[in-house]
Amino acid sequence: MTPVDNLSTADSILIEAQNINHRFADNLVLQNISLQILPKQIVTLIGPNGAGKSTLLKILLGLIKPSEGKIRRAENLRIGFMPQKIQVDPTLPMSVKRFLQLGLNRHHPTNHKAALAKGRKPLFKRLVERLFFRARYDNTLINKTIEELDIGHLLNQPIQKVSGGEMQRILLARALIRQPDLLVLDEPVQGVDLQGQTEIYQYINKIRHEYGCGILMVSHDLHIVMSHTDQVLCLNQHLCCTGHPQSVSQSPEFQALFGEMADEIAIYEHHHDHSQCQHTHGEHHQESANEEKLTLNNHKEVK
Ligand SMILES: Nc1ncnc2c1ncn2[C@@H]1O[C@H](COP(=O)(O)OP(=O)(O)OP(=O)(O)O)[C@@H](O)[C@H]1O
Repeated sequence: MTPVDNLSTADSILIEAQNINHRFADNLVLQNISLQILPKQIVTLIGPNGAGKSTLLKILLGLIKPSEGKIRRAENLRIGFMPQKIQVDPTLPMSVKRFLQLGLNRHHPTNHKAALAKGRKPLFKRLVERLFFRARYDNTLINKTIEELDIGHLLNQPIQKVSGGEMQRILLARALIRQPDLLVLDEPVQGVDLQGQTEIYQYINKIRHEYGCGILMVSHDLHIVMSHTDQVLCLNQHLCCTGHPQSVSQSPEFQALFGEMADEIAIYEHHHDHSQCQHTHGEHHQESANEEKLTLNNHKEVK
């Protein structure tokens, strides 16, 4: 069995993990993890230090092969990844603009392995695709992203000289201009001041509708994130509780993990029995995804 499979487009699932276990030597760091991410859904991964969050992201991104279990992805799924931080050689001459452009061609859909695997296409079809895909990376979208994230004035600066908060916005822009189907954000507001954090989370919430992508993010800023999240996955090697923020924030597992912080987060009014909410693996509150049917294909054809 191969660990990575393609999902059929009829599934409407961007990515799916099935029964993932992962060990580093004898250390079992992930145990029986199953999850799904749908278009326009925001899924937030929380958990204490060492819970396995980064490892799970790397497995979903295809950077680590899980010891056991299976990852399934939508065909030709494009993932935009915003890492926690990046190290750029201080002696390397590189402007912010150049940094944003790096690797754009590598992400070009015509270079995708799956596309290549289909074999050579007739010249006419290749020409049409070229025109189409060139248009997809048109400057309008790139300029819009740059403007919305307020990084236009930084474009000619050396990337090494920008502040922590500016770097977060640049990394988010870099992930977005690839027009991802799935955006993966590893602690997106690290080093950003409080006002900036709220703005970035509001922007992330907007992104899912404008870009039509699903979003998976690791975050410790639970009180801000919760209001924009469809589903919370609370990880501590295994998924100790999952579900809508309302349920998770008051579940005993969550309270045990986050202690006093959990009370601050439990900002939601709700009136149902929590014994029903525990260990709800695979439970998905996907109002937005259900309300607005997958527009990904339309989205791809614009521009
Ligand atoms: N390459 C590796 N080799 C061996 N052990 C590793 C490796 N990467 C991570 N680990 C271990 O796996 C466990 C999970 O680490 P991981 O970085 O996934 O946790 P995390 O939830 O992202 O933590 P944090 O919140 O501190 O970033 C930790 O015990 C860590 O020491």
